[in-house]
Amino acid sequence: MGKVLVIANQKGGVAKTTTAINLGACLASLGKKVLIIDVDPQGNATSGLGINKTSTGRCIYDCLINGMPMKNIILSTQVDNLFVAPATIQLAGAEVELVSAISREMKLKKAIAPIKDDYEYIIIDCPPSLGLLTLNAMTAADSVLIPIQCEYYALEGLSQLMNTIILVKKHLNPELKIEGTVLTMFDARTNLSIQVVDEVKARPELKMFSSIIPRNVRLSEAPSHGMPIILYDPKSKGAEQYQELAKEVIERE
Ligand SMILES: Nc1ncnc2c1ncn2[C@@H]1O[C@H](COP(=O)(O)OP(=O)(O)OP(=O)(O)O)[C@@H](O)[C@H]1O
Repeated sequence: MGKVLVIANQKGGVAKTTTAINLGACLASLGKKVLIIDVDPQGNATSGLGINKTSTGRCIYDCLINGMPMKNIILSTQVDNLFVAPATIQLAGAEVELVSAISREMKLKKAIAPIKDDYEYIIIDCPPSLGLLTLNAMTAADSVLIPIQCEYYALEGLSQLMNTIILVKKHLNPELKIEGTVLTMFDARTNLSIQVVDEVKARPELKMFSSIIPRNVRLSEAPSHGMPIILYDPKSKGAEQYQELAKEVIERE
């Protein structure tokens, strides 16, 4: 059975997309068959995997709004075993169009069902909001992986995220679990980073991963080359830690 992981945090710029791309690529490099579903209208997971989001044509919008089978939009990537269901700017309309749809929170779950067992991991990259696209992702998922950036107010908004997870469990997806929390953009030279690690560690319900992603310029350069870090700079600290994270995710099964 494929496992569906949603990368969610309504805070912007905490490394959701960076984590989706690089965790996905590292799982694929460990021999797992992985699909990344881009549910963020910004389409950064799509372009970060080397796909031109202005010319790709079909995208996840067609599955959510027009009922197109997911298999019709899936593309291969430069990494063996790693596939992507792309997003284009067209997806921005879905948030509004879904409002009046029947079973509007269930669209993604229905789209994933026929292909769920074709992959060992399905990773969903969410937009920075708790709107209908994120609700669809949480409804379709087995568990939530939360990236937290090591910065001021890192945990601000977390209670809103946890409340949303509780509501989704109650009304839409009773089996939803917290997969874990990954700390990102860690800078060992600052007390602030160390403080954020301690705060997250002190909350066992967040299930902090022991792999911590360092602030690493190579990670921020890789998407403009359309590559995950294991292709762009496999020896970088960022690549090392995302590989460790992938191993931890597999071990937590
Ligand atoms: N470990 C890191 N070191 C350095 N830069 C990073 C790291 N992780 C992410 N970044 C950079 O930080 C920015 C935000 O990351 P990313 O786009 O992954 O966040 P996001 O949570 O998906 O954003 P959004 O909320 O807009 O969807 C990007 O420019 C990315 O390249």
